[in-house]
Amino acid sequence: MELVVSGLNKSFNDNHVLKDIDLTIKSGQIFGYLGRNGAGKSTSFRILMDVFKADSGTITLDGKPFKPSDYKIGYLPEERGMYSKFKVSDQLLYFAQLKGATKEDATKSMHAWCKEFGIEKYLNQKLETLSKGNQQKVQIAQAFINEPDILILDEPFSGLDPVNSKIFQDAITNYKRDDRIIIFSSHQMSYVESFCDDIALIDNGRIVLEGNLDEIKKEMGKGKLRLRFEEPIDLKFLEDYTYTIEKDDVILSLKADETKETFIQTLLNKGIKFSMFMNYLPSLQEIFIERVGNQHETI
Ligand SMILES: Nc1ncnc2c1ncn2[C@@H]1O[C@H](COP(=O)(O)OP(=O)(O)OP(=O)(O)O)[C@@H](O)[C@H]1O
Repeated sequence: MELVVSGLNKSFNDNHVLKDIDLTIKSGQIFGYLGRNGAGKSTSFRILMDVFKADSGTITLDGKPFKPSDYKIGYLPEERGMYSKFKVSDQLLYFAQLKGATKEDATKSMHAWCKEFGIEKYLNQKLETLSKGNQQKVQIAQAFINEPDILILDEPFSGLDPVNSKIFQDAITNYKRDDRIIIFSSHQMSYVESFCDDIALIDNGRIVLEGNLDEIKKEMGKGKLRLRFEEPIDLKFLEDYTYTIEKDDVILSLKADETKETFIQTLLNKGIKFSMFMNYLPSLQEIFIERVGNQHETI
């Protein structure tokens, strides 16, 4: 499957929130939709889910206009949307049946996902009596229930501790299949980095970067090396280079006419001893900061 968003625009009064958004989201992959607070991620999802109408643009699935009601969709909205006063099992069964499951299938699926997320023991409790993290896991189970073909998760990691985040990352990874589309938004780069295939970075309503994460990293690391010297060393010999220091490593940009082999040869000729050198690959956090702003506001 291929979900294609073209030229999407959305304004709230004079606030132009989405500006000519183009995205291609393929099945069989995990697609990370990343951006700072207020960048436009949830608004994009709400348009996908038909909660809001776009002012212009199209959304197609395999070339045909996309109508969410035609597909089995699991959606974890940012505002969550389950009822705190109702019993967990009643709500999960209700959501599963809304997505077209029979009561029997809904019950099976509910038990399977609640077991996966370790929340089976809360099925008979009201949602409001659970801890915040467990409430979050119930909300996540709601999205997975009835095994949707398209899974859309808005900030799924918020409120989860590292152990539960890992359980959930594994669940997303295991859910990946050629006939399923998985999209999630986040501004928590460390969670995204480990299991995302394609990403899009939205900044102030515009897509500023899109593609395969590994390829983006290779491209952005081109012409850069990570070096570690055997012992503390005066870096004066690098004065003609642009470099930064990261803990014990030097991240250095090669000159235009230089290859890593010629650079290393130059070091060897000078008798400089180093314990490690490798092609530099930026972290997603670094890519994010370079493209859309400063660290403090993204974590
Ligand atoms: N219903 C609405 N009415 C008016 N403005 C809205 C509405 N929903 C969103 N906005 C505005 O749209 C912009 C984008 O918001 P959105 O929630 O899409 O961002 P986001 O990337 O999901 O942010 P966050 O990471 O903080 O959840 C913001 O300026 C927000 O105030």
